[in-house]
Amino acid sequence: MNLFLKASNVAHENLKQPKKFLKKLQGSLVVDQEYDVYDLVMMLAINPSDKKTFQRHISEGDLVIVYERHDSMKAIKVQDGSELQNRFGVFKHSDWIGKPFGSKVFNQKGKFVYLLAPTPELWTLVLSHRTQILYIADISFVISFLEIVPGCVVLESGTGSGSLTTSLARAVAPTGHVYTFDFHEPRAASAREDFEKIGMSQLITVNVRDIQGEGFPEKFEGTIDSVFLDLPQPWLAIPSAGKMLKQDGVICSFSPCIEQVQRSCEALRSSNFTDIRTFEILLRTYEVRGGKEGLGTIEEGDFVGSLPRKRPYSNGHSSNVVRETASCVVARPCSESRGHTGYLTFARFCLTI
Ligand SMILES: C[S@@+](CC[C@H](N)C(=O)[O-])C[C@H]1O[C@@H](n2cnc3c(N)ncnc32)[C@H](O)[C@@H]1O
Repeated sequence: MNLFLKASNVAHENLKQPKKFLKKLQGSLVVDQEYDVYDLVMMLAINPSDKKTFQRHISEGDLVIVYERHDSMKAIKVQDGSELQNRFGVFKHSDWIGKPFGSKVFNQKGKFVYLLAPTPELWTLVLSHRTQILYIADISFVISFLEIVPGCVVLESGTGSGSLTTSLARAVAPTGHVYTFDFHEPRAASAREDFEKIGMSQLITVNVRDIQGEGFPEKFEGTIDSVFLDLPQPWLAIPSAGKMLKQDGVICSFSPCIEQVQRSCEALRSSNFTDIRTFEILLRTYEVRGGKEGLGTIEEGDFVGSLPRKRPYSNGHSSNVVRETASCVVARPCSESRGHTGYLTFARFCLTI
């Protein structure tokens, strides 16, 4: 475990240059452990369960994220003979095969798209919404505060559209597992298909079960590192979640309303949970623009900066029109920024011995 944690600290850029990384590993603390170098690199791959993804070259049958811009992308299965038709024209899949993930590919009209590997972060943006889903601000906080590391065993309910599940799975990979439960059979089946499609099915088991009514299966008692609940009445599932957790295990419950949070906190207190804390994660994104063209009217709330040697505007008033200032940069909070999604309540399972 330590081995992986150390390695993951240097992970991402190394993925782009695996040969250089392997050299770096030799002679470092990391290699003289029980894993061989191939295992290590597999662990660091974006999707460690999928050797194809690690190869980083697109093959027939691969799922790619076709990226036009941050708010326009879709998942496509590559099939020789198929075409993608979008607002830029026609792109032949056959031109993509053999190219590394991350390639910018052009069509006959000279228009381009990017072909990206399906990471959990991108998958969340392209998956089909069968339910409300968790987004990346909540997801990243959940993974961090549930203290999930490779090898953890995690219970989740409900599965919903599986938006959180893929991030949980990547966090526990390569030796951990996510058991996810939803009482809606077709939804569970669609989630299973999705996890298969993105090559994560070895890390995730989808079960059909009424968790509020029946609780989690007894076979997991005392063996679970973390539990995540996104249920309409989570307080009904909390006593069972407590039984499943190892001592010092952590639970998180996501609820859109504060009344649900209050009831969950009461249930947590009476089920041997401590360190109960609730968070609301608000994400603010910015549109950053600059360049030779005029930038329009500066609005209240904008941050205006200048690049070296040139002043972006002359007299400091907040409604100047900025033109002919190659050096000016404006950062404006995006109007479509997501506001309230829900409350995240965390607690730790601690027994008096
Ligand atoms: C909001 S969705 C979960 C979304 C998920 N967190 C995601 O990011 O995609 C809630 C899910 O809980 C399921 N659910 C509701 N009551 C349940 C119960 N008693 N047992 C199991 N699943 C339940 C619903 O079918 C639904 O799919």
